[in-house]
Amino acid sequence: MAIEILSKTRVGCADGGYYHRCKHFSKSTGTDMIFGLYLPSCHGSSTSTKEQQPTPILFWLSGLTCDDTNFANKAGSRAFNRAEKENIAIVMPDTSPRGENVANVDSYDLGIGAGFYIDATVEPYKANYSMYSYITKELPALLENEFDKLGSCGLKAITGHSMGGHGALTIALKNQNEWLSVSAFSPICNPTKVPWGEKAFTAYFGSVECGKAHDATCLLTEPTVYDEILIDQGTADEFLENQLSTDIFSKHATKVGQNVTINMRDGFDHSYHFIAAFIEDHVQFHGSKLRAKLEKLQSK
Ligand SMILES: N[C@@H](CCC(=O)N[C@@H](CS)C(=O)NCC(=O)O)C(=O)O
Repeated sequence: MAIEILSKTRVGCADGGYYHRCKHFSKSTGTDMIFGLYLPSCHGSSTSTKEQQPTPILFWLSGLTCDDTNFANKAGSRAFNRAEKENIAIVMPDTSPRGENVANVDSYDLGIGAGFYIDATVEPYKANYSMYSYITKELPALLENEFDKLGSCGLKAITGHSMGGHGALTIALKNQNEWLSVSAFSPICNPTKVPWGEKAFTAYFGSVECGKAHDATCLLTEPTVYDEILIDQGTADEFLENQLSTDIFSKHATKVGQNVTINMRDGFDHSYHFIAAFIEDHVQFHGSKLRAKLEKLQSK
């Protein structure tokens, strides 16, 4: 097996699924990577008459300063309980490569913990910072191969928080044949126009201009395959005004004819308390679409 299971524990309820932490060598980043994985109890259980169908999967992309554990520890029980009801898995990748030889700076918004879900093109980041390839190609293939076709047949959805919300939106917009649905919590909607994105794109690409290829507002030029993009945003978010550009994205979506639901949640900030409060809605949002697609596949 290309994956080492570091830990595996039952979570949620007596007959629920299992939360794993998995380690593997990544060709994309040139480093070991660790990801979290919730597998619902239905995963791998065979149906007697038909060929085993893949379990659908929701990708969760975390934000700045996070690793593979923040989501599981701070929003996990609610997310996993809902995923169990929806019969879907959740994968929680790390936010960057890590290790002694990985380029880094003493800053929470660049380098380790701040991979921005792009493939860096300039030194010193180019060697390892390939989170875009990792999330879009390597990790889905690994999950399919190592976990009974997990997420195959287009049974993949994507969501995330802040930098991870930016990752979810941009990855879904750039790969519309690969993902069934997309949502985000407090996403960085227009990174080329705000300090977090300007700093990251200058370091990783050598210019903010190059970052337009990874900017959700720039990428949204026409209605997409997604009938609805779901966004939740706290009104008391300390980063709302200077970093997130929710209103710009919303107006832009209306202009190009893309349906976006933006729930402004009164009093919530940028923390995982906010995510925990609404994660079940997002898991259900994706779960209903993933299950509908699975039913369609099964009826063929
Ligand atoms: N005040 C934060 C700024 C970064 C931040 O708010 N990170 C968000 C994502 S952009 C987060 O989820 N942090 C980890 C956590 O709350 O567990 C810090 O310096 O740690």
